[in-house]
Amino acid sequence: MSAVLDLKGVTVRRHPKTILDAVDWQVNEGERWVVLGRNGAGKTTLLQIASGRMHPTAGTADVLGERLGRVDVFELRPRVGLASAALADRIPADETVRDVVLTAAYGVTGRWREAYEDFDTERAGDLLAAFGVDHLADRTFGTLSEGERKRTQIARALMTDPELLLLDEPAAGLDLGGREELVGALAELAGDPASPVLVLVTHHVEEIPPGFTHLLLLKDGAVHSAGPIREVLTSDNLSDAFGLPLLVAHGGGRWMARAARP
Ligand SMILES: Nc1ncnc2c1ncn2[C@@H]1O[C@H](COP(=O)(O)OP(=O)(O)OP(=O)(O)O)[C@@H](O)[C@H]1O
Repeated sequence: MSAVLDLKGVTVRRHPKTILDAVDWQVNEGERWVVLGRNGAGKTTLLQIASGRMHPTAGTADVLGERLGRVDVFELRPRVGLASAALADRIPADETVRDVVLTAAYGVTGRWREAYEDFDTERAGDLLAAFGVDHLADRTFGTLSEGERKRTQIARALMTDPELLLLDEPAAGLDLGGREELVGALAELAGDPASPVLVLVTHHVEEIPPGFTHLLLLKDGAVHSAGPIREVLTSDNLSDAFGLPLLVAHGGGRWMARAARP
């Protein structure tokens, strides 16, 4: 069986900068990955490649067994769910929450005259319920709190029943309660064998939900370290990748990091 993601020597250059530098990364069925790195490390660019929205300048990227550059990306993209702030900005504020999820079935962000199948409407309802926002289905997206928006976006990203789900900083801007609710929802998703392969980008180890299995640590566009999370998420690796002395702790299925003090 081929890998879900297979990146070899993936390099992205935007003159004069090398944003991704010879990244090798393989993601397999059943894995739940966290991508961690400081601001500007290349995390969002990596997700752009993984979602078929950007091609590498050099190297090869195979997504769901299809080589970028050879595959029709419009056929590939519905197989990959993506939730990001940039995509959320394109959702019209007056769209109902139900339609935000439903329109993903057609790959659009605003409802016009599409006729939806009962099956699609039912699935949208189920996904809203799974993320605890079904009671908001008739509200407009613009009236939601940040936490409710994030959960709606993830429900939307799952609407096409993707084989791979990419989440770019889903907890950014959430208060403590909102973060914990989201972490709980993502832990459930991670624990469900029927879920797609998951890749979660974050800056904060506290946002890693229980059930995530692997970690890719990026530094200056290159892979610092990658592998099973318990092996890679060490004080030494995190300190090196973030450029300051850090102490990492693990307890109750969660991770914590703080500055190491003499
Ligand atoms: N089109 C572009 N042209 C030039 N530089 C770019 C371009 N796109 C991204 N960059 C730069 O590449 C670097 C990596 O960007 P990217 O958004 O992938 O990082 P990130 O790890 O997601 O950052 P953050 O954590 O701040 O969101 C940044 O320094 C960014 O300014």
